[in-house]
Amino acid sequence: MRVPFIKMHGLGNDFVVLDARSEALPPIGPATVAALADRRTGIGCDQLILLEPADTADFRMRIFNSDGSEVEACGNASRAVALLHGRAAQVETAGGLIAVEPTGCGARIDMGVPRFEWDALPLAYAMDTLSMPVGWDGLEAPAAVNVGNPHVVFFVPDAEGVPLDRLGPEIERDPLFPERVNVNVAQVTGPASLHLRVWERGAGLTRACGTGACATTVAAIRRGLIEGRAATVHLPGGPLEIEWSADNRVLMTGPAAESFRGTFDWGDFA
Ligand SMILES: N[C@H](CCC[C@H](N)C(=O)O)C(=O)O
Repeated sequence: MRVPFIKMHGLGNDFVVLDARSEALPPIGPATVAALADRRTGIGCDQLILLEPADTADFRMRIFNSDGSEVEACGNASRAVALLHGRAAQVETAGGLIAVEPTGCGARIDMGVPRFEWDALPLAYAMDTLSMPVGWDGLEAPAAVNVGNPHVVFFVPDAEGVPLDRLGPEIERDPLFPERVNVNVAQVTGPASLHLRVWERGAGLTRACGTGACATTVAAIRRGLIEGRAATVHLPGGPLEIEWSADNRVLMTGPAAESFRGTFDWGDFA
């Protein structure tokens, strides 16, 4: 069975998008996702995005990390899908309803209300999530924010100096995080600018993480590390504009692009 796909990215965080809104696809399992995502033998991507019809929104977006895990939110993919859809839409995700609006070269996304309660993150036990009494080999006292998906945020003097390829997987899989966690290392670089690197749950180091930029900006504002309620977050793949609005919603604006389209034989990967 030949299946069409669209390869897209947001600041280099890349996606294989399967659009099943008008024609259903066979069920997707973790093995199928991992095979498609494999950059050596598959099409290759950080996340696989599946669009489906929805009852209570314009459509549903399902998000699968390259390790096959299905997760609740993906900021960069939300912008890519907004561009693909071509007009404003309400999108149902496992992390809740988001609002997407294409702009000239990307999109503006309302990611919804951030959560800070330890059991909403979730954490394995009660803890202050503004400055957690934990540490891993020099990374200390992070903040934790759920923006549909779980993030832990470390503020450091030199983000590039952190061995995130070693500490990321260790923290991602720590028993403190029952659903694992996205690991953010951020450096304040100005009154409204942050430099961010992310070890993504289920995907590893990526060029950009939209939800990571959202979580990090909210954590920086909660900590009083930046002025006002908006920041430019500089990721390896480029900048995102994040605002935590006065009515408690996290808004993300940034680029997205289509790379190419193609088809693959479902039987090769199922
Ligand atoms: N790895 C994330 C999903 C993708 C998030 C990232 N690609 C983004 O743009 O938000 C998670 O497991 O929650």
